[in-house]
Amino acid sequence: MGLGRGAEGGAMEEDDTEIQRRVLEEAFGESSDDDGPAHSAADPSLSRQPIWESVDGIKGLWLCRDFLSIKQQSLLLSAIEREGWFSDSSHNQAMRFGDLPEWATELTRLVCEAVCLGQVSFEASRESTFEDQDAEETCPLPLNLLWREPLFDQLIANVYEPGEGICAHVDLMRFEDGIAIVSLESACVMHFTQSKGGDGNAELLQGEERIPILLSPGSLILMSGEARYLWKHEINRKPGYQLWEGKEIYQQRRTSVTLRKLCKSPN
Ligand SMILES: O=C(O)CCC(=O)C(=O)O
Ligand SMILES: [Fe+2]
Repeated sequence: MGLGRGAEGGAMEEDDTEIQRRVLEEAFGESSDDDGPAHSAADPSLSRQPIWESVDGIKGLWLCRDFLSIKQQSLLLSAIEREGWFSDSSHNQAMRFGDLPEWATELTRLVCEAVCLGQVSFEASRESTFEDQDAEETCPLPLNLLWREPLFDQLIANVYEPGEGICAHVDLMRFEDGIAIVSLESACVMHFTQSKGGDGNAELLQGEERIPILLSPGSLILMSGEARYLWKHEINRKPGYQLWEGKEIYQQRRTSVTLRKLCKSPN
């Protein structure tokens, strides 16, 4: 189930800059220098207000199902493909630190806007009223994280072939709080289990809660606080494991982009 995910891709090709810019304009409807609204007239489906769902039982875990339109998803995939990270099929992971590719900076801006402009939807089962809930329960990302500069400075792109996944883990402590994962192509179920010391052991302890989240293409999840530090997340795509509402999910290739912020070094 665990993949050898650690390959470092090469630097972005210089002559791709123009293509990248065009792809970005098409993907997101405006140049990345523009401070205008992310949800552009170039794609009317984007004028919808993003809806954020909190995940019952996991504080700090938020899901935005329709974060990217179909068009944005395919153009984001094109931008990733143009990086050439996965042209060799033996590579299934690429990481970038510091200055991110333009498309990732644009994606970061869209995350920020989705948090600012999105509407929070509470499950009917929740009993507390909006007034009863503290900021952690009403904002998909705490404001101190949302306004940090940069919001993210590290990305991992992962490609999963059918049957491949990632073992239960808490992301490394070298990364700050506030992690975003964008899903593309095939849907998958990500399971969250409470971390008992964050040792990466995927065995289910007796009585341990195991909460499934469906990551559909174009969705975004944000993890902060308890979701980031006290819960492990995993994807098991072996046959028989990708069950959602009692049905096995048809698996194709899945690509994900994880955005994080490195902790400042102690020096
Ligand atoms: O691919 C995903 O959705 C999750 C990736 C992940 O958890 C990680 O790289 O730490
Ligand atoms: Fe992770």
